[in-house]
Amino acid sequence: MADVVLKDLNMRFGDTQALSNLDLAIRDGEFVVLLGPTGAGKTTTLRLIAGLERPDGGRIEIGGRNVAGQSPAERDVAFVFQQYSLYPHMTVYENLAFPLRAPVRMLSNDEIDRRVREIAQMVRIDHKLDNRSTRLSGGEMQRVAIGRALVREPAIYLMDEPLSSLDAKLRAELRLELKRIQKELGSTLLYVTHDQVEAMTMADRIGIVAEGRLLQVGTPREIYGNPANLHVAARLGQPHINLLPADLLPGGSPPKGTKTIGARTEHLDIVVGKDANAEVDWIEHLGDQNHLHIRVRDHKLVTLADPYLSIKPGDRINLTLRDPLYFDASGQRLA
Ligand SMILES: Nc1ncnc2c1ncn2[C@@H]1O[C@H](COP(=O)(O)OP(=O)(O)OP(=O)(O)O)[C@@H](O)[C@H]1O
Repeated sequence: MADVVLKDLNMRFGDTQALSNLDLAIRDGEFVVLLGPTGAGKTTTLRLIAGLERPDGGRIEIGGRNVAGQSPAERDVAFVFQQYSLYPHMTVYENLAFPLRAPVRMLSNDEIDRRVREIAQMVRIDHKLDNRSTRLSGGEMQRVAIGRALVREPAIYLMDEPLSSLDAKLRAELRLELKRIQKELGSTLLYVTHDQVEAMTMADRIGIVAEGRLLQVGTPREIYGNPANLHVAARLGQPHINLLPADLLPGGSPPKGTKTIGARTEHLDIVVGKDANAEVDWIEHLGDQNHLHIRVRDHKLVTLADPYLSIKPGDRINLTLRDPLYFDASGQRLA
């Protein structure tokens, strides 16, 4: 495994500036997630590291070496794509063994067999080793695709939304497993997604990207609790953070220059019935939790509410702020 350093990367496709001055240092053994909307430049970043594209400017170092002149094979990376890309005519076993059979590796059949079985067990596909890879469910195919990357020990694993084609239950399962395996192997992993839950649960550090720029890098806790600007604040949190004018609600102490207040559920105190300044519009029942839609003058807010909170549409409530986030007119975070 190795550290990977991206310095001032730039990439343009025709009129589209896909990446602008991107700097990122991924430490050896670190799980970094790039989180951003579609078209943000996430896949382009992975393709540049893998050597599938050449940057217009900047430098990529893997394990301290500049890889500019190196082919994808020489760079020693393993790529997992969104769509399982298995060899359909091969069994699961052969798919897993394939990357180990390259002549340069000079591994004995016993070594290959040991490694294949070890990884198959890790990704929980060991009971299907003799199956044709086409005779598998979507989740199983994706396990094999991930296993086929993990069977090697490259400098870095690059994963492009590897779980996005799976159903929610399987995604949640594989998310946990992938994190466990990465820890076990001590792998360096750069993972791309637009799913905030994946980013929050798996990453050692998250990089928030938008329009080809890296806006902030930090631990999930830092990115969630200490966002640098409105854009980053809006990427995380369910329901979405409420962006309110500075004078809408009492509570908090907005610093000079505050234009917008960012209020998530934990920044809103609700008291039913007393000194009402807001009204419950409607309640979305999601089972384990409720989304409370609230109206304050002509502004609408959404917050999480305890399912046992005795409240109904039309009820008047008192809403106050508790240590919310403050942003200036340009969207930058204030203290
Ligand atoms: N080969 C290409 N030719 C032209 N434009 C491209 C090419 N590859 C990427 N782009 C453009 O570069 C920008 C960044 O694309 P990229 O695929 O890196 O985004 P992304 O963040 O991975 O998005 P998604 O989540 O949809 O995969 C987009 O505007 C995209 O249309």
